[in-house]
Amino acid sequence: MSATAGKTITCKAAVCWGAGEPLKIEEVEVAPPKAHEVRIHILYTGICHTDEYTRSGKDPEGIFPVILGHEGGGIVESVGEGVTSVAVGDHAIPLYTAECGECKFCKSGKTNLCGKVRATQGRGLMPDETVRFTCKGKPIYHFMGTSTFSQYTVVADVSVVAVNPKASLEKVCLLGCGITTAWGAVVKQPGPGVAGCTVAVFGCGAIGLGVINTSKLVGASRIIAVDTNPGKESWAKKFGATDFVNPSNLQGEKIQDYLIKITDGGLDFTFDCTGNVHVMRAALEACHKGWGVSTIIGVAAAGQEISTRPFQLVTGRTWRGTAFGGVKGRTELPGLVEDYLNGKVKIDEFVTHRRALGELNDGFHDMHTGECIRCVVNMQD
Ligand SMILES: NC(=O)C1=CN([C@@H]2O[C@H](COP(=O)(O)OP(=O)(O)OC[C@H]3O[C@@H](n4cnc5c(N)ncnc54)[C@H](OP(=O)(O)O)[C@@H]3O)[C@@H](O)[C@H]2O)C=CC1
Ligand SMILES: N[C@@H](CCC(=O)N[C@@H](CSC=O)C(=O)NCC(=O)O)C(=O)O
Ligand SMILES: [Zn+2]
Ligand SMILES: [Zn+2]
Repeated sequence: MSATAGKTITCKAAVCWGAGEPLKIEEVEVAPPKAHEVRIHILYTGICHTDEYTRSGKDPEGIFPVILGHEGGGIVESVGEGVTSVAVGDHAIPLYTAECGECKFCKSGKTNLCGKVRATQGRGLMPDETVRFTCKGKPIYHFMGTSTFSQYTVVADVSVVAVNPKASLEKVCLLGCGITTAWGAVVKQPGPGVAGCTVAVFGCGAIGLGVINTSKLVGASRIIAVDTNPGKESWAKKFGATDFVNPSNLQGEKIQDYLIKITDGGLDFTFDCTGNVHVMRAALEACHKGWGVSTIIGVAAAGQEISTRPFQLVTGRTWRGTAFGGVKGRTELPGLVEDYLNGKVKIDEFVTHRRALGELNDGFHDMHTGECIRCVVNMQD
């Protein structure tokens, strides 16, 4: 048992006090875990565009003040009553997509979306409808059930998985969201899968590059990367793209028309990794008539809607989406960590920036420069 078990811990965290405001490094109090909860000492966290989406105020579920962050890695400090799946000292990754194994969703075998804690998670609360964070006497909301921008966080036991301690938490924290999402979006594609097929990936950030890389890994025959940022061409090629297209250079021709032209009728699989609803439409319409499948990964802001001519679907294209790549975190993340240790899954190559906790706002700025694939924050600095 750790010396801090059962006690409130005072530590540093980045608090977002209101929509659109920068994060403020504050001293926060983190209450001990209650039954079926786990307190984790967070050592590293990535910054994902979804953190920025919520910080900016575009997320309809955004609730403030809040401690953001959902791509973390740390060590279990203490556990509440009834916790059996992780133990003090385990290296752990918090999961924004819980896996209880017992709910209708988990038992369906059809989805990774678990129903056990989603409702309270979406309201910034722990499953008992209270919070574990306070700052300056005020309650602070949790985010995505993880809040990894705090040196200590409390999560539900269904929202955490222990992983091999041989893997550096500085790297495998990124399996908490981006890399896993991209991997799953390709590997868990229903039907015969992506092997031997043609693929177009719209948006070459961490998610798009992960999709490109996994498509190469599973043997896609042609992988066309599409991005408006010319700087992304070398990145896309490094991760396995066979072609790069910048839609801004098409002199008015629609990207979907261009792709259909150069692929003899369209792609077998396309992926939106931008969160832009117009790009989502282009990605769907770039699919081959009769069988093309387009997957939405990007998160679009509140009020945004997708549209296309229904004829696009009538004529055999499929529009689908995926959260956390369809991956069941508690069951599958330990295997992905092993794949990383065995060199089958790339992680190191995604890390372009490193920041200290006190520089978290700079990390958000890095993301906007278009040069940052992933920034990893050392929570101890
Ligand atoms: N479904 C899920 O479970 C998850 C979803 N996400 C979402 O996935 C999306 C991508 O994340 P991430 O890779 O980190 O984001 P990035 O912003 O790093 O990558 C997006 C890329 O798309 C480019 N882009 C912007 N507009 C266009 C356009 N019109 N056509 C082609 N490319 C364009 C951007 O260029 P530039 O840099 O110049 O803007 C950038 O290179 C986000 O919306 C994020 O919230 C993330 C994790 C999990
Ligand atoms: N709160 C947003 C929804 C944001 C969203 O779609 N989140 C993804 C993960 S994005 C990770 O970086 C997700 O898992 N969605 C499934 C879910 O249950 O939230 C909104 O309301 O628009
Ligand atoms: Zn994310
Ligand atoms: Zn469940």
